Amino acid sequence: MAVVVLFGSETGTAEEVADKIADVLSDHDAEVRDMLEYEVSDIDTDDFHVVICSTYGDGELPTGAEPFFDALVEDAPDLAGLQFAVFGLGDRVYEDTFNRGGEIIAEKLTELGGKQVGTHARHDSSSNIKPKTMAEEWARELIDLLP
Ligand SMILES: Cc1cc2nc3c(=O)[nH]c(=O)nc-3n(C[C@H](O)[C@H](O)[C@H](O)COP(=O)(O)O)c2cc1C
Repeated sequence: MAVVVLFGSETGTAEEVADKIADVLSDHDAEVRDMLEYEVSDIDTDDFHVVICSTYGDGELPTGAEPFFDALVEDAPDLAGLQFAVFGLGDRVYEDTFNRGGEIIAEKLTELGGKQVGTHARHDSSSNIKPKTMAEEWARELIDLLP
């Protein structure tokens, strides 16, 4: 089993988080991939997917996640057997839509048959916790849950 660390971003924070998580999971053959260059057909349900996704607009996906998400909707692949974890990014300033981006992806992967594992992380840009610091701690906890 390999680990795919898949990020969807608007301004690059999710990519930094993905790199940090891949560092922590380096003993697990972790590979960072950008959703902009990841096809639905690239999904191997034997691989563990760590999904990092920010939130934009009014609780929407960032530009970098949209084509992949649209392809998931269009192709509706059977993702039975897929295990994934989600680290979302957002800002509490947006009270009603806080961290919706990661949630939207998690809901879709679950609907298609995937199983979410571990705590759903929700980073808050308004907090004084740095995204990479939170990601490092979260990924360390995730190690124990990897198959
Ligand atoms: C124009 C704009 C709209 C945003 N909308 C939301 C939102 O609706 N909900 C939320 O939780 N965060 C929202 N955010 C916060 C971002 O998701 C957050 O800053 C995140 O860390 C950015 O990650 P990225 O650089 O990977 O895109 C918004 C930020 C901007 C600049």
